[in-house]
Amino acid sequence: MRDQAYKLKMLVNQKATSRSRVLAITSGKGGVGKTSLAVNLGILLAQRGKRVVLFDADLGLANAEVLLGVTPACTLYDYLYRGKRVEELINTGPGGLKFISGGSGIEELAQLDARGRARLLALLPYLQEQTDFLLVDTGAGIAEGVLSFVAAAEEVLLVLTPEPTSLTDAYALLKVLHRREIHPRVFLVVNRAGGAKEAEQTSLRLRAVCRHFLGWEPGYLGFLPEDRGMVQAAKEQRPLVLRFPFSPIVRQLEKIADELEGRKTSGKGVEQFFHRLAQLLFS
Ligand SMILES: Nc1ncnc2c1ncn2[C@@H]1O[C@H](COP(=O)(O)OP(=O)(O)OP(=O)(O)O)[C@@H](O)[C@H]1O
Repeated sequence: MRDQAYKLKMLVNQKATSRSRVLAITSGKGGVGKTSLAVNLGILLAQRGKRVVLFDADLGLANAEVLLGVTPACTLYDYLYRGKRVEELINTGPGGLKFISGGSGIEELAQLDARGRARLLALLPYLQEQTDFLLVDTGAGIAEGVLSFVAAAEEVLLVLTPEPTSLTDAYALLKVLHRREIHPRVFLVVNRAGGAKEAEQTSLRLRAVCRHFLGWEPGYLGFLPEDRGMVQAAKEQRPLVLRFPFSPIVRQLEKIADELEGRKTSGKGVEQFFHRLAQLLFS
């Protein structure tokens, strides 16, 4: 373990000039649009010339590849255990979005042997050099497998809908993070909103509860309206931003991308992510 920590530190120091960011995209409740946001935001950022890698770390169904309409040639499991190279692990999807399919490799992460750990850490230099944004699509809820990714990321987009159950589950996630003294920068994205007003009210409600009970509150990043195009695009397995590029929902995605690009970060997102993930998983 000490050896690995040392190696990691060396890798981090070698690449101290990189400007990578890691955004975990998560939710308290399943099915609220986390993957739809991750895929479409990823493609938008890629269209703006950013080097984006989407890491599908959802233990459940591999939804990102379904939405992208791509069958990955290689998954994290193949990389960790079947000797595949990093270049093979990074699949290329539509719109210039690169992605890593976690597959069953995600389940293995907590039990990695020394070789597996070394393989995981060997991803760091590649991602540091080749990535402006690493988007991590986590599972939903407060299971350990989800929390590790959320806790390791510098920035977190918490997706919720105006439904009361989504709000309470989002609060449950924030409460767990707060209790464990895990403090990434959390921003709310309200999906499937009737409009800007409903989205703002939803976010205000959750933020007020957090302020009252936790003495801390997340920020608000933006909203996506309810849009049938999202369902249509999913059916056709073509990402919404490519299928309906001029729709109102894409305008809102653009605003979210603008907001994100305008925010200052440490620029060490990928290093920190690997460092914290290794601590959480291996210590
Ligand atoms: N703004 C929207 N308008 C209409 N439908 C939407 C919208 N956002 C997502 N959906 C639909 O909701 C469903 C769930 O979306 P998605 O798979 O992105 O959710 P998720 O939170 O990633 O789910 P999981 O918890 O299973 O990973 C999909 O059918 C998607 O097309």
